[in-house]
Amino acid sequence: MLLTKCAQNVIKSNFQKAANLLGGRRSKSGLFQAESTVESGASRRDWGNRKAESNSAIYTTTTRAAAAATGGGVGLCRFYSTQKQSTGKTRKMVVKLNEQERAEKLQPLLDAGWTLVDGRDAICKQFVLKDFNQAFSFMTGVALLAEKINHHPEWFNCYNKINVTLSTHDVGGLSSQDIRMANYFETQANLLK
Ligand SMILES: C[C@H](O)[C@H](O)[C@H]1CNC2=NC(N)=NC(=O)C2=N1
Repeated sequence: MLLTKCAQNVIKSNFQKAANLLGGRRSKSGLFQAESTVESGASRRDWGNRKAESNSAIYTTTTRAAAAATGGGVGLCRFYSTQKQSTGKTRKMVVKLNEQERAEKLQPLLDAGWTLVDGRDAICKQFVLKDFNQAFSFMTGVALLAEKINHHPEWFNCYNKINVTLSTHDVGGLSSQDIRMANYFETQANLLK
């Protein structure tokens, strides 16, 4: 359907008004983007200084139609919603554990031998397995879970020992993901006893 130049201008100006209402700002690429409040998990090497950037967008049918009508995207409003990771996975939004969750969910792990890391909101534990073979297969099992839930341990393996540290870099501290992973470590280790 060919839109007359006049119709295109009407859509474009209405779209511009809508984008302004949304508090959008024109990015250098000419695309409108709402202020991003999602902090993305930057690449592993600079997790310490995450940048407030988002790399995902949901285009509503309205904006898509408007974009099509105005020649493919100029002025297209980008709505930031979930965090699309560089891996293409959309990571479930996690938040740091609150005090009640720490009492209810973290304490049992501390009772099971996990300890708080000095200077970090993180927990750690050393697992001692029978030999390297058992240690590595143990790590392989955990690695599969890590990929499945998109949450990865910091670990060091030396022969039959595995030193594990858990924290959620995207939020700078402990989250439910760490609780889930620590409980998995415990379950798997108990199976070997
Ligand atoms: C890009 C990737 O999906 C994210 O960085 C994920 C990967 N695994 C992760 N693992 C941990 N421990 N913390 C994170 O914040 C995290 N974020």
